[in-house]
Parts: sequence; structure tokens; C-alpha cells
Amino acid sequence: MLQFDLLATDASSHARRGQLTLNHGVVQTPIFMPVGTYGTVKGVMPRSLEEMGAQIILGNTFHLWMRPGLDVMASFGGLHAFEQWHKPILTDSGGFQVWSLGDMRKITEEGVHFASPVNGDKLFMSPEVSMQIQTALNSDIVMQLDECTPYETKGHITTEDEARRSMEMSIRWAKRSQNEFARLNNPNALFGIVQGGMFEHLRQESLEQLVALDFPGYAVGGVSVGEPKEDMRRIMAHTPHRLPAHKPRYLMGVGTPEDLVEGVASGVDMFDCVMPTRNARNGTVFTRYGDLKVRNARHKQDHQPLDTSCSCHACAGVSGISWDKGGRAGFSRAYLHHLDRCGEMLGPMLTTIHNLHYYLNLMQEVRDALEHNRFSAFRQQFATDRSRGI
Ligand SMILES: O=c1[nH]cnc2cc3nc(NCCN4CCOCC4)[nH]c3cc12
Ligand SMILES: [Zn+2]
Repeated sequence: MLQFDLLATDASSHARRGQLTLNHGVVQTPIFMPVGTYGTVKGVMPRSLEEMGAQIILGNTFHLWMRPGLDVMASFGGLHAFEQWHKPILTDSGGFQVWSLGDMRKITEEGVHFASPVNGDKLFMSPEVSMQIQTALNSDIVMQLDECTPYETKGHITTEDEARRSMEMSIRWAKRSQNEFARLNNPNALFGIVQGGMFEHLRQESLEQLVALDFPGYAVGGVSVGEPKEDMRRIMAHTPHRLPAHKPRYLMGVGTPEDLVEGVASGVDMFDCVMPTRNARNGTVFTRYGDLKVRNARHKQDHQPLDTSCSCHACAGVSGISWDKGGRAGFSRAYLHHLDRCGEMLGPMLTTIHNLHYYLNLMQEVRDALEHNRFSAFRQQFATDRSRGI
């Protein structure tokens, strides 16, 4: 089941404030979805995710199929009970991960043959198999199996002809995904995925054919795959706002804080990206005034928190009072620098909490701005602050 309500639209952009009602709860949009590939958002307890405002998280069909396997997932009635996250979950189809296996896979019209990266078993992923796995996971939003058209392969830039053939196969797989999803009587929501490479007219053909199939929601795929930033921004400017206004729009695998704010302005409602969690583990921290590397020696004696305006547990402690409002209960940059130097596990735990809170709070500020009809001013102030540097 899925219901999408439009609550406000911005006069000077394609931005909109919405509300997504799914089987496991209601999600306020625009929203950032933390990535929990193996059934965990790395190093973060589900309760902490809730406290920082996460409303929906991602699971990954391919990885969970490999380990722990369908039998274990089915015995828990799906992913929610297994990972003890009882709000909505979106699962990607697995196609992107299989594509990432490179030469270890063979693509046919029927599906993809590949060797398990875990134990070498010969496996097969098709639209039907992907739907069966996602049904066992009982995710609230299921993604069709598609072919994520590569930007380039071994130095060869994908041609328009290759992008067309790939896009057309994804449309055929969209229909097969829809048929299998219906045959399984899956009570959740299936999204179609727009492909078309870096070619606007192929994107247009893809979205028109997918809209004709009447999915309850749509994703824009085939970006954040190594293409130049200007190409991603060009597709982001072209495609999302051409999708049905009364249905949710999801931009896959994007992106930086700037990508999220500009994506909202382009009409996107949902984002996912490993950036906040992955960067946190290597000591790169997002703040209101730019990015910070905890390893940098200049932080050795700095008593300030990672972000003086942040109310997360790392920056403000349990008080939640940010430094710039007089709070002094948080951890200092000096301490985070020390943990990093010592390779202590608390370091990545704290930077992950901060980065996820930063992304989730950024989307909260975007929703507030849209509700109060001041998104344009917010968008400008955000860009100014971020370029200030710390
Ligand atoms: O067309 C797609 N179809 C189905 N799933 C996707 C997932 C996608 N994820 C990215 N980008 C994220 C790339 N990450 C960068 C950092 O390392 C992990 C992957 N682009 C994506 C495109 C697709
Ligand atoms: Zn913080």
C-alpha cells in the first residue's frame, strides 16, 4: 500500500513538501534514507536512528540474499523483525550490485547469471527472482529489477545506441517485475526506475513508457555511476519534475548535501547515499560551514565540537544543546582527532552519528522551509554557509 499527499509546493522551483503513507508508517518528504546494506546502518543502533529522525532506511536485496539468505529472512517474516527496525524499509532490486560484479556476471534478456562473491555458487537474478526476494524481505518499497546503464566501461563511454538498448530492456524488466509482484500478491509498493543514460530524449522515452505502466512511485536511476557532476546535474534537472506530480520521486545513490538541496529544487522527494556513513568511517565530517577531516592536526587542541550549530549526541551530548547556544556537553574536535589517531572504534561511531544527523537535519530544515514558503531563501543561505569553510 502507498499513499502520497502533496502538502506544499514552492513557487520558484520544482520543490515540494509531501507525506508518504506506507505499510510500516508515515514518512515526511523530502527525505534522506540511511543505507543499511547488510541489515544494519553500520555502527548505529535502530533506537539512535529513530532519535536522530530517520523515518525510512534502505536494505539491499542482493547482499541479504547472499547472507543470511532467504530462509532466514522468511523465518523472521522479513527484514523488520530481523534487524529490529519497525518503520518503513526500501529495498533496492539487487541489479546495481550484480552489475558491480563486473566480469563475474553474464547479462541475458532472461536475467543475470553470476558467481556468488561469497562462496562462488552459480546464481541467477531475474525480475521474477528479485520480486520473490523482496517479497520475503517484506520491504515497504520494492524496486523493479533494471539494468543500471553504466556511464563508461573500461574507458569506453556508453553510446546513445547502447543506452537505448539498455533502457529498453529495463522497460521490459519493469513489466516482468510488475507481473511477478502482482502474482505474488505483494501488499507493498513497487517503483519503476527511469534509465536512458546521459541522453535527455532517452530519459523522456523511458519515463513515458514507465508512466504508462502506472507504478505508485518512480526512481531516477543510472546516475551517480562515475559520470561527470555536470551530467548528473543535467539529468537531475531534466527528469524528476517530468514524472507524475502526485507520485513520489526517488533519485538513487545521490549525493552530497548540495546535491540533496538542488535535487529537492528539481522535484525530488527521496534520496539515499552511502556518503554520510562511508565518509564518517574515514573521518570526513559534514558541517553547516563546510567539510572537516578529524585527522587534520589543526584539531589537536580544538575544544569546539565538530559543528558548533549541531545538536547531535556527538556535538551536544545528551543535552542536545548546541555549542553556539551555550551547550558544552558534546565531544570536542580534539577528542575526535585523538580517537582517530588511536584507531579507537568510538571515533567512527561518533562521526557516523553526526553525519547521519547532519543529513537528516538538513532535510528537516528543507521541510520547514517549504512549509513556511521560504525554500528559495533557505537554498541561498545554505550554499553561502557551506562555502564559508571552517
Ligand atoms: O540505476 C540504478 N538502478 C538500481 N539501483 C541503483 C543504485 C545506485 N546507486 C548509485 N550510486 C551510488 C554509488 N555508490 C557510490 C559509493 O559507493 C557505493 C555505491 N547509482 C545507482 C543507480 C541505480
Ligand atoms: Zn553533530
